[in-house]
Amino acid sequence: MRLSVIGCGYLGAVHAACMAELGHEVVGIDLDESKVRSLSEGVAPFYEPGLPEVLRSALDSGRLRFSSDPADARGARVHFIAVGTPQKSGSSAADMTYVDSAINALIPALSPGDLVVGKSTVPVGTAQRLSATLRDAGTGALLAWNPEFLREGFAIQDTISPDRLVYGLPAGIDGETARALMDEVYAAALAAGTPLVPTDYATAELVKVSANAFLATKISFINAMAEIAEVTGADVTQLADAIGHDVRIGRRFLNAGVGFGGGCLPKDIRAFSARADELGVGHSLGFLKEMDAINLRRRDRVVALALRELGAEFPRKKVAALGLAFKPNSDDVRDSPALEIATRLAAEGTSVTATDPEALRNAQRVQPQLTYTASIDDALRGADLVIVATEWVHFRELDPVIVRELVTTPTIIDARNCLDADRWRAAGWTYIGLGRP
Ligand SMILES: NC(=O)C1=CN([C@@H]2O[C@H](COP(=O)(O)OP(=O)(O)OC[C@H]3O[C@@H](n4cnc5c(N)ncnc54)[C@H](O)[C@@H]3O)[C@@H](O)[C@H]2O)C=CC1
Ligand SMILES: O=C(O)[C@H]1O[C@H](OP(=O)(O)OP(=O)(O)OC[C@H]2O[C@@H](n3ccc(=O)[nH]c3=O)[C@H](O)[C@@H]2O)[C@H](O)[C@@H](O)[C@@H]1O
Repeated sequence: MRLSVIGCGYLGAVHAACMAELGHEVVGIDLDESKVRSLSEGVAPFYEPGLPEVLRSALDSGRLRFSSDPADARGARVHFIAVGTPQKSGSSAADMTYVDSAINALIPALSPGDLVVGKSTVPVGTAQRLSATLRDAGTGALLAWNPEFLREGFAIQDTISPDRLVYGLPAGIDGETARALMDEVYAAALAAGTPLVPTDYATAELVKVSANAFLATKISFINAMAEIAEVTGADVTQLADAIGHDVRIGRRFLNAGVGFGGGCLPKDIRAFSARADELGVGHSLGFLKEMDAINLRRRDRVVALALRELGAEFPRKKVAALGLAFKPNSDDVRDSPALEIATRLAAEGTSVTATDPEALRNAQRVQPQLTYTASIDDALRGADLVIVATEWVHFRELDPVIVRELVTTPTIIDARNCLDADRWRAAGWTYIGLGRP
């Protein structure tokens, strides 16, 4: 089937490449010409394990191409919308200008019988509004909403073999037509037994934001327990293991630390709350504001711990910041706790040297004033304090005995509780975890 994918960022580039790999003929469209150039040359414009290989293979097959001209969507039968929906500046709501302009630019390229499929994460009510836009423009095209649940770092696997597929469909016969096209797009996943939830627009939109709200709540819950552990001498990692043995609770997403960041969880819970306020049911999501606050307090906590450990001399002290990405296996620094902590400590006047296996370029772009190095050893050399804020395997596997030789003061804040505390202490380190004695 011929497909277009509008917006080729972390979501769209992966979706376009994977759909072509599955046998569809795909054109990926992005306004950013440098991204289009890079993708067309088979160079992934961001770090995502497995993407370069899938991109190369799909380009070589002749089934995948990229363009910066929305008119090139013409001829495709299904058009995926994968543009960004960031937080609006000065508000907690989602900025819908990219989605709206993508739809407006796509309209002239549509033919009757085409299907436009929204994948971007949007406020509930968006699909209804956009379907009216397509109708009023006389396109004869239908609209479906097909939220995306991929995780950065596992994006290829999550796209080819998703946990579930959700179709938000129009009512009646249009819904059946849209569903048949969607089934054709996702034939491989459906044949492999992927659970399918066909539903209405509003439910599909809400499934997406409620899934992210639930994940954010799980992380903030355990971080709230970390706050309690810090004043009682308890160990939040043991607590998480113990409650996680209950299969109704589950251990995943109960890793206490510096909390969630990235281009999705933080902005999605804020946009969800803002939308509930608009709908007059803000009270139903009041708890999400608390989840957000708990999350941000963890960043304050790490900055405060660092300043406490550095003492009054902190402006003359050197900090090694290990990690800049919002999580390992990604180069994404959007709302990254690790980058925020490094930036705040540098702004306090300490001398921070930051490193990350993949996120240096992105971090340099948004915080050019920080000192960066690609070498972990260079970051560590002469440090008075080491902070691990992204749990890359490169940092988890550091040998505390060897690292001790490099630093001036063997003190480490493990802001992701990802190190073996006993091993670091045995090597003579002052080890500080979050929510741990
Ligand atoms: N990053 C992720 O892991 C996931 C993201 N999402 C959602 O997917 C959407 C996209 O997210 P990301 O890919 O992370 O954002 P991104 O910022 O990496 O990519 C968005 C892309 O859209 C392009 N763009 C903007 N306006 C355009 C237009 N009118 N026409 C063509 N291209 C246009 C931009 O140049 C950019 O390359 C968001 O709504 C996000 O919440 C959903 C699930 C996973
Ligand atoms: O809507 C989205 O864009 C995506 O958002 C998240 O995916 P992602 O942002 O890639 O990353 P996660 O693995 O969910 O991690 C999010 C943040 O939570 C943090 N986290 C995660 C788990 C945990 O136990 N503790 C914790 O602090 C991570 O370090 C990271 O900063 C969801 O997991 C995806 O299902 C969803 O599609």
